[in-house]
Amino acid sequence: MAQSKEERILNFVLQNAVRGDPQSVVDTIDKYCSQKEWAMNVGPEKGLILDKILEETKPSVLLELGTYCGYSAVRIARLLKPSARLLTVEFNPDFAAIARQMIEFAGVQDKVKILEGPSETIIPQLKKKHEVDTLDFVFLDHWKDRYLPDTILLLDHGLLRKGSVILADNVIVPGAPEFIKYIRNNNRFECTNYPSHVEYMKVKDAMEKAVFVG
Ligand SMILES: O=c1[nH]cnc2c(O)c(F)c(-c3ccc(F)cc3)cc12
Ligand SMILES: [Mg+2]
Repeated sequence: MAQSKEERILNFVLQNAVRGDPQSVVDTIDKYCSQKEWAMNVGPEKGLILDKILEETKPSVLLELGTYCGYSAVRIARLLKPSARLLTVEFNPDFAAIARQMIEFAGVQDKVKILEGPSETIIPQLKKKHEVDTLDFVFLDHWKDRYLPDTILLLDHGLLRKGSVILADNVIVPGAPEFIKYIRNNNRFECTNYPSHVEYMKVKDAMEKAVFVG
């Protein structure tokens, strides 16, 4: 069976990165995806914005929607304090299998738990099944049409507290106009836009930070 692009990315990491070194895993994925095959990782430019917001927020309980190959899960986990935990949701079982291996190779498996399935099913289970009280940080990087309904699910299930940070990738390309319209007009959120570019491209993109004011 022909290898998938995601398998090629994983194999390149297994052969070229340093086991147990998350930074080398991040750098090796970026090298492959900038030089050989484009892939929808948040990438180095938007990744630095993610890093900065994480270092400002210092979150303990995090949720990521859209694991893909595990690039941002490794990038996030490398900055977390030892007791912090990242739950990352991936709908595609093939991507989840790749990400599991990527996360283990990077040595961050103790901080990261992959939840396989649709976000709309998993979010309502977070409190009772995954022992979440509230979320300190949410990274939206899955499907643009789910950004708004999943944000509303987070609110409806009492998963946000005063100061919870939602960071959304791709608010220009592919774009999440309904999410942006809602979140910027909702006085329970304080929004900041971070202009950037689509990963590994010169095309303009941006991330949006929305802080829940309670
Ligand atoms: O579907 C996506 N989920 C999560 N993140 C994405 C992303 O960062 C992209 F750049 C893109 C993207 C795909 C094709 C393009 F031409 C431009 C951006 C898609 C996604
Ligand atoms: Mg993205």
